[in-house]
Amino acid sequence: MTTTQLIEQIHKKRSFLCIGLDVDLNKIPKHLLEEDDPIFAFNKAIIDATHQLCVAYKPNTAFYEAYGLKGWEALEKTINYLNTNYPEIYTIADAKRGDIGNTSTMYAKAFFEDLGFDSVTVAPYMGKDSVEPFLAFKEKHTILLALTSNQGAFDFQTEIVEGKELYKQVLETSKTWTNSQNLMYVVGATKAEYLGDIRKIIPDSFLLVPGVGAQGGNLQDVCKYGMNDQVGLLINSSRGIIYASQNGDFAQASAEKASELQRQMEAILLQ
Ligand SMILES: O=C(O)c1cc(=O)[nH]c(=O)n1[C@@H]1O[C@H](COP(=O)(O)O)[C@@H](O)[C@H]1O
Repeated sequence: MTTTQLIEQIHKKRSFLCIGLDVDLNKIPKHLLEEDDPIFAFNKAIIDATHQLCVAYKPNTAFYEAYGLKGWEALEKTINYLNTNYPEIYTIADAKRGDIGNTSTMYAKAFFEDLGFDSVTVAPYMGKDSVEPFLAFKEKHTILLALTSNQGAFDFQTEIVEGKELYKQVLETSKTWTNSQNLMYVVGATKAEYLGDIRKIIPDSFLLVPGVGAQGGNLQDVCKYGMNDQVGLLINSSRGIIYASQNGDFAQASAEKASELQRQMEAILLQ
């Protein structure tokens, strides 16, 4: 999906919500464990109940890799289900990859070509030749970790390197890479006060913003400092939506949580 198509969907649905499909078998309703593929059964129910309220889904691959082959199959079924039934949905493989060039090309093939995701999250630590292989894919986005939501973001990302915070170096340098128009960036919702500075460096880029809900980030603050003329935000919530209930009504309960966020987003868009 192109950025223009994503923006169209945001305006159509009056939502820039991304729902994180971080499926933990210890947290899903017990009756689903009797299904052949409990992870996919859970995802399918959540997607069917929430797809009109969000523009994107983000399965974090760790939650699938942890269950071995069965987990990877559930990931494959989930992305196929989305691409077949809801092609208007933007999809993010949250895999946080990045390696030497030829290896990055294989990661990119895995997520863009084999699985068919629109985007993948990538760590910038190995630099230009580890990220450009992802950027070479047309109509696919590479979502680079810039300033993350966790406490450890202060270990390296905010350290001053040659007179500037490292995350600012990442933003500025990555803009010079080949096909940088295919970049988006991760900025944690818990770091909303940094968004003003970030927007000075990358005014037009889309930001994936995780950390509302379970991690305590504030939607209003993120929008105040991070929104641009094209909206420019995908705000993710995972646990806060998908684990709204552990009973038979779990899908409806997740839709109610998603709807709460969508209504707040709609109000902001209409301001
Ligand atoms: O890349 C991410 O999506 C990500 C970056 C970041 O800085 N912080 C962060 O929480 N995430 C991911 O976003 C999701 C947040 O989940 P919840 O805290 O349950 O909403 C998880 O899949 C995290 O791995």
